[in-house]
This record gives sequence, C-alpha cells and structure tokens, in this order.
Amino acid sequence: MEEGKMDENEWGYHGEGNKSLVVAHAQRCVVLRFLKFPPNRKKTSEEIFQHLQNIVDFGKNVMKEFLGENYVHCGEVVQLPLEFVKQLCLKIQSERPESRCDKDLDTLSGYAMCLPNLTRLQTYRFAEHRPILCVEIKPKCGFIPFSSDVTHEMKHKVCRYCMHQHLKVATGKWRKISRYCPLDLYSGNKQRMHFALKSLLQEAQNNLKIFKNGELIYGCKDARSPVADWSELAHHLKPFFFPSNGLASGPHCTRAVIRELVHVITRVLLSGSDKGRAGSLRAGLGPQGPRVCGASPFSRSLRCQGKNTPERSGLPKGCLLYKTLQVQMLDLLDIEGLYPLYNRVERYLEEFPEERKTLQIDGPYDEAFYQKLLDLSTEDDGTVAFALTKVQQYRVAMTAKDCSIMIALSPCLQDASTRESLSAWSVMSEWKPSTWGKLRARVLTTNCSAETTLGKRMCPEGAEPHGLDLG
Ligand SMILES: O=P(O)(O)O[C@@H]1[C@@H](OP(=O)(O)O)[C@H](OP(=O)(O)O)[C@H](O)[C@H](OP(=O)(O)O)[C@H]1OP(=O)(O)O
Ligand SMILES: Nc1ncnc2c1ncn2[C@@H]1O[C@H](COP(=O)(O)OP(=O)(O)OP(=O)(O)O)[C@@H](O)[C@H]1O
Repeated sequence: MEEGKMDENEWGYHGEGNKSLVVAHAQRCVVLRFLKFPPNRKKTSEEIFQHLQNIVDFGKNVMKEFLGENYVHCGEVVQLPLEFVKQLCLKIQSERPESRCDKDLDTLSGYAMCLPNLTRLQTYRFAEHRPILCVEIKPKCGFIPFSSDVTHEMKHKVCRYCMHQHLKVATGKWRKISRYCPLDLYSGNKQRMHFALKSLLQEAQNNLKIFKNGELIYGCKDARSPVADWSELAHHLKPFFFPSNGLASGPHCTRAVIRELVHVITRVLLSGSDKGRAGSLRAGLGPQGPRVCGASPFSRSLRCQGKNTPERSGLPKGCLLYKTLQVQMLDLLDIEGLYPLYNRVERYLEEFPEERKTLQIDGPYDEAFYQKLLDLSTEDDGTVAFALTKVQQYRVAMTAKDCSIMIALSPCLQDASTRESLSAWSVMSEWKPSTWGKLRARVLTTNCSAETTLGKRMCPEGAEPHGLDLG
C-alpha cells in the first residue's frame, strides 16, 4: 500500500463490530480495520499502535498455532496520512448503523490494520469472471460449561447463546428469538447442522452475513432491519447453486437453492486438513459436559416426538469447527471458577505493578506466551502463575467464542458444470482476527471495561433470562 497516495474515494464502508470499523478498497482485495472508541476515551498514538501490533502478534503466535497457518490472516499495522483518515471518517459516517455510532473511529493516531478482504478472497483456482460468495458465520460458544465451579443449575443445561436470546429480545436488541443453537452446529451431526444453518438463515442477527463480490447481500443490522427475504437471496445465489430439481423460479426453487447452500456450508465446516496445534489440547479437552442444549428447538421437537437428539457424531479432528471448539474449551473453569483467580492476579499487580511486564500481562504475545497456554491443569497450587495461566486461557477462549468464520465460495472454471460435488468449488475457509484486541483490552486492565466483562459473566444467566443486567 502506498500510504503517501491514499485517496478516501477509493475506499468504502464495509462493516463494523463493537470494537472496530472496516473499510474496503473498491478495486483491490484489501481492507483497513480501524479501532473505535467512546468519544471521551483518549488514547495516545503509541497506545493504539501497540494495541494493533498486539493483535497482529496474537494472530501470528497464538491463533495460527492453534488453528493452522491457512486459516488465520494476521495482517499488518499501517500508518496512514491523518488527512486521509479524517476525510474517510466523514465519508462513511452516513453509512454507519445508528446503533454503532456510540463509538467513533480513531482518526487521531493514523494507525490501522491492513488485511486481505476475506469477502473477496481469490486464489489461482478461482475463475476471475465468476462471482465470489462469502458466508460469514459467528458461531459463538459451542459447549455447555463443564466446570464444577458453576453454581447455577441452568448453566449446566442451557447454552449461553440460547439464554442470551431471551435477554436480547427482552432488551430490544433483536426482534425474535432465534432457533439457532451453537451446540447443534458443533454437533458434527449433519441433520442438526442443517437445522442450525437454516435457523441462522431465518434469523441472522449478527451471526450470519453473506457477501457477493464483497458486497453485503444478506444480513441484519438491528431489530428494525427488514425481515429476511429468501427469494431475494435465492436470486443472488442462483449462479452458484443452480437447483438440482431444475426449477428456475418460484418457492420450490428458492427452497432448493437455500438447501444447497446449507449443504455446501456444512461440508465446508466439516472439511479441512490444515495443521494446527489445537490437537495438542486434545488430551485435556475431550468432549465434556452435555452435548445437547435444553433450549434447542431441534432437540425440543424431537423430545416431543419421544425421540432422543442425535449427539455429536464427532467433528472430524482437522475441521474448523473442531479446532474452534478446542480453543473455546480453554475456558476450563467458567467465569465462576476464574473470577477468584483473576482477583488473585489483580491483587498481586496492585502490590507489584512493576511485574506487569515480566508476567506478559499485556503481551508481547510471543512463543513463550503461547507455550504457557498449553498447561491444562486445573489443580490450584495457590500461585499467581497458576491464576495467570487460567486467566490468559480464558481470554483466548473468549476470542474463539466471539470469532467469525469466513467461507469464500466460487465455482472452478474447469468443473463449473458439476454443481453437486464440493470438489466443483474452490472453497476457502478463513478465520478473521475479529476480536483479538479484546485479549489485551478486556481483561487484567484496571479500566471498568475489564471489570464489566468479568462482572457480566458472573451473572446467574439461567436464573432470570429476562431481567439480566449486563452492565
Ligand atoms: O457477550 P456476548 O456473547 O453477547 O458477545 C458479545 C458480542 O455480542 P453477540 O452476542 O455476538 O451479539 C458483541 O457483538 P455485537 O456488539 O453485538 O456485534 C461483541 O462481539 C462483544 O465483544 P467485544 O466487547 O467487542 O470484545 C461480545 O462480548 P464478549 O462476551 O465476547 O466479550
Ligand atoms: N479481513 C476482513 N475482510 C473482510 N471483511 C472483514 C474483515 N475483517 C472484518 N470484516 C468485516 O467487518 C465486520 C466487523 O469486523 P470485526 O468483527 O473485526 O469487528 P469487531 O469490532 O472486532 O467485532 P466485535 O463486535 O465482535 O467486537 C465483520 O463482521 C466482517 O463482516
């Protein structure tokens, strides 16, 4: 990127989350990811540079190790002309959803991350003139806490996502309770996975987005977004998934196209042989806890028919979902078991603030940091070292619980007519380093954001699904 010649007119608003805002280059396959802050939160340029550099290092030395080289794009920190950033900020402001405007894009430091645009990912196998489809899924936490520290019975039965649905509808964040349950998606059972993906397509919330040639064609901004229109989606998808029933239009055609999409995504999620060291966690992180969530509509309907829910048919070890789940399960103690350990580290740091650096509280996220994460013991020897390892594992797990999987699909030239088989598609599943900033920013800092994060996870989630105060 020639930073000296940046022109805001070549960039457009692409999307944003709670912590960052992304703009995409109109022609080139790159995005810039800026940090966002509440208006009164002033950070120095040096702090912002360090924050971004930590995200890059965390991607390189931790997430790549766990998930594998091919699934993680770390990007790089770039310095941009301040005038460019200021003009860009003005240009995109009107496109931002209102619900996200409580935070402002950082226009003062001039730093951002430059990453490949994963919604337009091309490889040499892609036919250049063919459209590229990208499905972004934020699958959330795929297991029910197995820690003996959990005190609320409900937390052993119902997954966090399903509990939060009640809260989100009650607070008006979303209109309708979703039928999606992460445990169905992570089950490895195709029937359950299909149900989960269909449910995501019905009520996407912020767990599913679909892009065509880098443009968002399906997704939901907030509770006021129009109801999902499957026939419109099917229209977009037809060049990719011409229905095998031969129908070119109508509700049958729509259903057939959606079904094919669901089947292809399932196959992608179950495929993958890329090496990552999540396997090295296997010994300590075998399947634990209930495999079925008490709130999943899929399971409930089977129960009504007197049938049992098929449990995990076992996720293939190399697949993305398996690796993701392994990293999520680094949360061995649940917040209830972790919080006292967090307090132990806090107290220690209050007494010995100079130790912050030696203990790598805020990075660097290097090989030594990664190695400590592999210690899965839960025997508390009363040391700060033990407490710190558990807190760092929790932070990494939080990242995996909140990451998105980006699946780029495009028909291959040589095989474009064979639409039934996955080999007919160039399929790339990518990890985006969505929330790695949280690792540094959310825990073990003394600001209230850290307190709130841990505090909010202390809530007895099952007890009052309608009235939780998330702070
Ligand atoms: O707590 P959750 O499960 O609701 O997850 C939060 C996400 O809500 P979601 O449920 O995905 O709509 C939330 O996403 P939205 O702002 O709702 O798009 C953030 O990703 C938040 O992470 P952070 O505070 O930006 O580091 C996420 O917070 P963390 O729990 O990951 O800290
Ligand atoms: N490298 C990328 N290529 C294409 N799109 C991207 C890329 N990185 C992020 N995006 C898009 O921008 C959106 C917001 O980015 P991101 O999820 O990283 O924000 P965040 O603030 O970290 O999220 P959260 O709310 O989870 O904290 C994503 O949902 C995705 O659609």
